Amino acid sequence: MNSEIRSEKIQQIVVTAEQMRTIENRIFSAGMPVAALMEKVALKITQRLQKFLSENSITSSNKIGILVGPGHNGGDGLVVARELYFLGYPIIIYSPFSKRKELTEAHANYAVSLGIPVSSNIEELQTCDVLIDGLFGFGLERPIAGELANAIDTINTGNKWVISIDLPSGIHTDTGEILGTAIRADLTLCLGLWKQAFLQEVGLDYIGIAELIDFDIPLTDIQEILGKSPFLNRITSSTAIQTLPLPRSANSHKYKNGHLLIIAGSKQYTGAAILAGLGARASGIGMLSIAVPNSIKSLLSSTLPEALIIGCPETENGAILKLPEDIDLRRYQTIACGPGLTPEAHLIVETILTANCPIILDADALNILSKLNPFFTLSSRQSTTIITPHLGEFKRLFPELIELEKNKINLAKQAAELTQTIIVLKGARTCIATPNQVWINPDSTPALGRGGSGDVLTGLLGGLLPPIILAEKPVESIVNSAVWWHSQAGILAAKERTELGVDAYTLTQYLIPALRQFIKTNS
Ligand SMILES: NC(=O)C1=CN([C@@H]2O[C@H](COP(=O)(O)OP(=O)(O)OC[C@H]3O[C@@H](n4cnc5c(N)ncnc54)[C@H](O)[C@@H]3O)[C@@H](O)[C@H]2O)[C@@H](O)CC1
Ligand SMILES: [K+]
Repeated sequence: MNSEIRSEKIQQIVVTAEQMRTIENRIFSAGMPVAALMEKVALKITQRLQKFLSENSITSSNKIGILVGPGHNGGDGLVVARELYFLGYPIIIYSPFSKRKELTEAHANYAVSLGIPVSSNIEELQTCDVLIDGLFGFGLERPIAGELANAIDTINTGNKWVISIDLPSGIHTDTGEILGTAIRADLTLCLGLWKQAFLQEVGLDYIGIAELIDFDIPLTDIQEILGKSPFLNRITSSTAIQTLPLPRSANSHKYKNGHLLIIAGSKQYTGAAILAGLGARASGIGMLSIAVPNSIKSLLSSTLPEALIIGCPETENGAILKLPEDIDLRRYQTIACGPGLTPEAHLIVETILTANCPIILDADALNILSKLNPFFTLSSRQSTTIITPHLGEFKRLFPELIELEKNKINLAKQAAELTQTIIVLKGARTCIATPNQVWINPDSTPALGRGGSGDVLTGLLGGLLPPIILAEKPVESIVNSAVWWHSQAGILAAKERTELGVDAYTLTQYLIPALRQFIKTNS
């Protein structure tokens, strides 16, 4: 198989510790010697480390400390120690364990025979500039305690580069939770297949930059364990781009690209309607209508001249009271409703819930929905419903679920199953759950944690849906694309303007430049 195609497939896969162990055992039973695999993996880790060291101007005058645990994560650490030693780096090994697995023990003995110092006192690593963490990988089975926990806390307060092998030691492989304490890495080299911890939010501050080291696990072995259509998947750039309505057909026209109705804004939150409109603008939507309270109609018209602005009767406080009598909802392939509505706009949300076309509910529409028996209301809808809550909104919608389940991935999946909707549970690792599958967006930036950022996503997603619906394609994958695109815009904006410089308006201006990075054009 072409290595690009393999890499693409591998990047989508996510495993638990148990699945990883089962896959690993299949390889060993098929004849691959354990020691040979460890050697191969550790050599790949060493190659990546050499690049890291040279990028950070670390030379053979800098000392490298290797933290070695009792299992095969420690074994990987020892092979890396040996290779870096032969490359000329001064090495010291920290390993406060009296018992080690056989293969790890053999590598430890060889390191000692080479004259590499081994210590069980963390203070002796004070003179190191870089630490390689091979304490525990997916075999961590209980909280780290005692002297070892103190040593990890000492490492975390030091000012050294820390690179973790497979997982930062102390992180639960599946939930990402911190068991006792954990290494705070600058870079984590995940081995073979992405572990679930990398897609959870709890451990993100410990993982640092995450990279996958592929060591050629046969795809057939993976498929045998995970099945053809795994439950949990990572969104990748190429899967996200494939679904975008690009390239456009040469005889494209505005009605082929669909008509989106956004219902948003109030006198109090005018900007929400503008931001959703600008998000939709970047999607390439054929026709855009935006329903807002009458009093802000002219402002919207001047900001978004291409959109049809529908002025609605409003409440005393300037929230939308209802849609104009003459509006025909059958004209739209999608309705996106919610940003900036305020809770007073409940009548309009009730109306939209009865619409026959796909709808997206966000922000205030979700808060209004939370008072309308969400399980019953959502599961009774005939057409597609997409809801885009952050965790706070999710809690208001489904308090019963939150009491039973902490894991965000399972929460989203259960809500999707019970309501038969597409749930976009937003956060640092946004989860898109349908009743059958969960997709996670693995790359994002804390720069997006600002008011208005979600309004942009609602507009963007709203604009991407109509052409997909007109083409009668499944909508789930375009939801992944919208989430991916939105975060890529945030990443690019943060790169150019720092993480503090990505207000929601700026974000809208980065949507097209972000996409351009990935799209091959003829010009
Ligand atoms: N998946 C694969 O195919 C490969 C895995 N390799 C490495 O092997 C690792 C898994 O190896 P292991 O299964 O030996 O597991 P680990 O090396 O993660 O650790 C298991 C060892 O740690 C001990 N332990 C667990 N929790 C502890 C705690 N809180 N305090 C003290 N001791 C504790 C266990 O008793 C056991 O001895 C992977 O993370 C990876 O680094 C690679 O060598 C090669 C390929
Ligand atoms: K580790």
